Amino acid sequence: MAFRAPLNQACRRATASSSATFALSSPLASQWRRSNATVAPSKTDLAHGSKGPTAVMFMNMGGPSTTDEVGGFLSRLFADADLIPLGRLQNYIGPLIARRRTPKIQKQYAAIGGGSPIRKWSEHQAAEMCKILDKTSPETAPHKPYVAFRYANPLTEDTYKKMLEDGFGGGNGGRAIAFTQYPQYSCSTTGSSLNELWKWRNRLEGKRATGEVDPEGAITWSVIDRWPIHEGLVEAFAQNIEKTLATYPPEKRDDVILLFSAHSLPMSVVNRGDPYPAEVAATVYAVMQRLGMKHQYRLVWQSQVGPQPWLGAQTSDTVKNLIQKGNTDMILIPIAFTSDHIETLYEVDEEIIGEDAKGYDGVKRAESLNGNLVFIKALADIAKAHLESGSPCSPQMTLRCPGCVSERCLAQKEFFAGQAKEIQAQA
Ligand SMILES: C=CC1=C(C)c2cc3[nH]c(cc4nc(cc5[nH]c(cc1n2)c(C)c5CCC(=O)O)C(CCC(=O)O)=C4C)c(C)c3C=C
Ligand code: FES
Ligand SMILES: [Fe+2]
Repeated sequence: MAFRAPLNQACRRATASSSATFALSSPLASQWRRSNATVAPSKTDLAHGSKGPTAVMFMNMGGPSTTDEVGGFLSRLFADADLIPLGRLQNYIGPLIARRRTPKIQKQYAAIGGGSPIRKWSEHQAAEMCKILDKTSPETAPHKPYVAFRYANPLTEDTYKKMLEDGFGGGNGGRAIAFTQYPQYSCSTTGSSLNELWKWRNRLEGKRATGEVDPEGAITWSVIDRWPIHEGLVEAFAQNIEKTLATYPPEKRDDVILLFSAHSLPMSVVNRGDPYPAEVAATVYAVMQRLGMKHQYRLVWQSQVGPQPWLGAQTSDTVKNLIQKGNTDMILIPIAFTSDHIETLYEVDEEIIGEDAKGYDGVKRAESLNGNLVFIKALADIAKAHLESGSPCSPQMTLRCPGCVSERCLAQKEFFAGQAKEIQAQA
């Protein structure tokens, strides 16, 4: 039940035909061009590739842009059974916990300037990536950027509706990529965003919503589900670390300890077989290799919430422990998120560096990727390779966790893997 070989084979078959090129004569593509002569997003400003336009949806959890949005953000987060399973009482307990936590979390967002910068960075990264992709993949141009957040505006539902308004799907066909902005896959993060996307796809474009158009006129989706060791990602992290290393006096530089810090997972999720810890470790190892393995390093985990056991060692304990032992030069590197957020700006900068390591100037943080051009080029490179692969997702995505009992996961994976047929029909 937990593993579905046919799903995995669907992804493998599609990956195997990765050299297939999209033909001008694709029935869906020509249907798209006919029926969208006036509504396709960037027809007027860009030369149309034979397989364009392509929507690229950046998926992430999002964060409240203002302190007033904290309540809504937390209530959606605690209502998400893929992130925090609370059983049959989810709809009662979730809002209660969210309400109780709101004032504390509002204070944290107030302390970092009044809101999360994740929307600003995601919109910037998506727009800049699409500009690069228009040049490097002209046949799938124009590429139209979208951002879909799981718990904050712009929500997946609203972004999907915007895509329909822009002329993708809704009877017109069209091609879209769901591009996770979590480099490492967790069922609690990317998995949850995909379950949400699949839910809204069914509500807005499923047979029940549209009668006869499913699947012919619906959007053809594919998924970029993980990219933990992409060399551009690794290079961007490595350059930021090197920049911070350069701020230490030369005689101390080689002894600086590198502490890679990632958001932790409850042990119940780790023991279910979630791929995230292994993929985060893969990123860390690749960055260390790029840096020539010249420094001592550890992967540590932060942001535990609630009383149950979480994966350790905890970042704050590790920093305190190292200082106690006399190691006062270290760089904290946020390794599982691509822009600044409350965990970097508040938890690391304010709580760990500002309080736990107060007075120790050798404890520093590497910059987050944010608007880093090496990183944005890497995103474009990942998207181009994905489009060329003709694959609906990575082979890994269709292998469920050994402990997964979620029907949502199963149905979502079947849906996305099943898009292989549509992608190949357009090839
Ligand atoms: C890769 C990143 C993340 C993973 C994995 C992750 C798993 C995870 N998170 C919770 C519970 C909470 N997370 C909260 C905030 C939050 N989580 C991440 C990232 C990951 N979470 C970020 C970047 C943020 C902050 C967003 C921002 O705007 O900056 C919160 C809310 C804050 C709080 O109440 O403390 C909760 C709760 C679980 C249970 C989990 C794995 C199952
Ligand atoms: S929880 Fe991992 S596949 Fe369902
Ligand atoms: Fe989290």
